[in-house]
Amino acid sequence: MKKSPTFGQSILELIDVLSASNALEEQVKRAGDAILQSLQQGCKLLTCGNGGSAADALHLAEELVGRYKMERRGLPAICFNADVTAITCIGNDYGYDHIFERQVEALGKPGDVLVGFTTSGNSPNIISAFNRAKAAGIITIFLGGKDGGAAKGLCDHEIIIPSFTTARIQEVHTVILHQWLEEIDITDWNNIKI
Ligand SMILES: O=C(CO)[C@@H](O)[C@H](O)[C@H](O)[C@H](O)COP(=O)(O)O
Ligand SMILES: [Zn+2]
Repeated sequence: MKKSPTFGQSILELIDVLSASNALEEQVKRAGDAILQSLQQGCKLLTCGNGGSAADALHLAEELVGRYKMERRGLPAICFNADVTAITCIGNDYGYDHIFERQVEALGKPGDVLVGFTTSGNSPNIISAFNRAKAAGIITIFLGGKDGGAAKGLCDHEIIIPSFTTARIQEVHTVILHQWLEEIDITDWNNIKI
């Protein structure tokens, strides 16, 4: 009979993945700086993901438009998996692989940043969004895991969590997006004209 991991085993696995992810500090910082710089220039953040990663993509965008910890102005971010009407139209008329790419085309501007969350690196709708963004002068950040999949080497920034467990990868992605918010929060947005 198959046995699921205990809570304690999952916690220990997460601790191991978190410790190994410490080696990604430089990549995390560089990607966070790219987001901060883009926002300071009056550009916006775009995010997308599937399944649990759709929730992560929503989480990151929400904390810019809404808030993280500190009082500051709302910042521009759009999560492409939030708009059910766009997703169902594009999915129905062009196919699921295009649901994010089309929104990049419609809403993205040069200088914006696209963060694509895909634990496998193999979701075709994220790959096509990255390709469209690159062609449009949008900075691309790949938040991935496992062996990086098809997205490996495609983006301006890539952060590949050293784990083959989807859930653990997603959990570390949450730590990273909160880390990015730390820098964004302490920026003095009142003196930046956006
Ligand atoms: O949340 C989970 C697993 O933790 C699932 O919903 C998972 O996100 C889905 O299977 C996704 O379709 C996986 O896509 P991806 O991370 O490989 O791009
Ligand atoms: Zn999940």
